[in-house]
Amino acid sequence: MIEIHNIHKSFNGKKVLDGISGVFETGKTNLLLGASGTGKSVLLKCIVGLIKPDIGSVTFDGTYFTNNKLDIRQEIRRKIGMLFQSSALFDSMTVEQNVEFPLKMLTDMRKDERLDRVNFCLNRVGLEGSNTKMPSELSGGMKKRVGIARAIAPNTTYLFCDEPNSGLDPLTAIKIDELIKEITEEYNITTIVVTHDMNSVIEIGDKIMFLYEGKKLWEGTREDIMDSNVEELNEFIFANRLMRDAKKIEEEEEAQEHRQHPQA
Ligand SMILES: Nc1ncnc2c1ncn2[C@@H]1O[C@H](COP(=O)(O)OP(=O)(O)OP(=O)(O)O)[C@@H](O)[C@H]1O
Repeated sequence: MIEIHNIHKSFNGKKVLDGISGVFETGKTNLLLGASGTGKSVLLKCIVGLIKPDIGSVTFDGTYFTNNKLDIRQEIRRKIGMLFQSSALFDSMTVEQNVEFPLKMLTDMRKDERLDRVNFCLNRVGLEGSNTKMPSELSGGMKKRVGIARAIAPNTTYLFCDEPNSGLDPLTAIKIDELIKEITEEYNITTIVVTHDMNSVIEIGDKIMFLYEGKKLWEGTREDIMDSNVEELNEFIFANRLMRDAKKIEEEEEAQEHRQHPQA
């Protein structure tokens, strides 16, 4: 479980995060949702320690991270896997070398153990036998899969994904979302996904935190997001025509149910 408490961050006097607190649960896909420029990526960077918050703190499974001693922060960092928007694979390395990289950096595994682990992870993301391929030979969806394999290779406890399905076609995007959710549940990882994609909300949003102009305006599950009465969230959700149609159908069904069973 990751807890954040009262995170504030400004750049050159401009407030980007304005006192955000919350809990990201273990074994769940926690979404940071919001429009462009609302501070999602800055919050993610504050959580992983790439940006230092001006005020506020982050704890990982009860261990204080922000401002703690370097060795404790390093210990936590070793348990963090990151999946970047661009996949950020090393272009000059094969798929196998990319996935092996964090094992070389972060563990004292022998070569044969590392290769076993690489093959296990590639198998898990559906890329068995792709070891010798170069990133330039891969589709966007395959690159994300390699990125996921690399992120989970060192038995990751915490997984952070920054817009994992950006640049993918809708079907591949859903598959990548599903893979992230499956892996989160299977290995009991605490996963945080930054997104502004309503499809991701519906597919994988176990827990959603909605950010607006640097503040947390709403949090809840994908089951209750459609019934929120937060105006800014509703504007965000129903900017998407499909979501408006889905809401209309739901309301019509409820009205019909009420006509048939007025006492219910
Ligand atoms: N290092 C920085 N220096 C100055 N301003 C920054 C820095 N990083 C982010 N910002 C500003 O903080 C604000 C929030 O940026 P952030 O990248 O967190 O938005 P976001 O919600 O992730 O948006 P998007 O969905 O477009 O990625 C933006 O106005 C951005 O310009």
